[in-house]
Amino acid sequence: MSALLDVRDLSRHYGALRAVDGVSFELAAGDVRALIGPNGAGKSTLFKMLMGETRPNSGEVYFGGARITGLRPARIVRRGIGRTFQITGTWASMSVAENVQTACLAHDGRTLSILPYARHLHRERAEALLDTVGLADQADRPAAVLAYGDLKRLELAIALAGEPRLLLMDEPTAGMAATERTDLMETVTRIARETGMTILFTEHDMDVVFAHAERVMVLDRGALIAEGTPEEVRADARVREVYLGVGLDPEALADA
Ligand SMILES: Nc1ncnc2c1ncn2[C@@H]1O[C@H](COP(=O)(O)OP(=O)(O)OP(=O)(O)O)[C@@H](O)[C@H]1O
Repeated sequence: MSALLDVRDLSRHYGALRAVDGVSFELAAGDVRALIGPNGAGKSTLFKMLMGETRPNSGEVYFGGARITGLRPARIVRRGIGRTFQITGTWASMSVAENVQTACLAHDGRTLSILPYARHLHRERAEALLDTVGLADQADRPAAVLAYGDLKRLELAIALAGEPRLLLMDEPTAGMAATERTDLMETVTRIARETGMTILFTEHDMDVVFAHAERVMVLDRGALIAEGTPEEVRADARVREVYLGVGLDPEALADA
């Protein structure tokens, strides 16, 4: 089967700094892949290039067999790549359901300004998405009052409204309690399993990575230094060196 995402020799340099340096990998439909690496390894820069927010100096990105290198972000989103952010981008003054309805309208290419006249539009779709992420009972509450973990779920529902085939998640569990992390990642992996959506996520919590990723890629100083199952990556001498060197919990790599 051909790859859904095919990244070929992608590089982005800032002066002498090689933020991303000749990175190549493929993702197939339904893959759940983690991208890890110490601070400054190049994870965000790689995501930004995949979304069209940063232009690569060299290399190519193919999605669904078509070259998307250099396309603007909005066009890449329309091709089927979605993204969630470390900071939630919800509308505090709207209800939880309205936030998702707005995302559905945007996916339809309609303007947000019609929302006050169209509170019923996409209500059913929004409710289905909220059910998928476990927020059905919060639909009519203002987004402003949601607990942090629920905000991250709302953000996931908003991303799903765009019907992405590939969802890039930038530290999806940052700031969450341990049990909330597991719950959210179980929701994400269930959605991937049920819909065939592909997930690429960055994560600093090694417990989350080893419990929920099928495969893991490790970036260090812009270069991919390892790619494999959680067991393979955990046993990789270079990965251990990189992580032991920056003070991340070595226990997580040793025992997880
Ligand atoms: N616009 C920019 N101009 C100059 N340098 C940049 C720019 N964006 C990123 N960098 C540098 O590129 C390197 C990679 O940064 P990047 O944010 O991609 O790392 P990261 O792995 O996402 O880090 P973190 O885990 O801390 O988010 C860093 O050294 C960073 O300072």
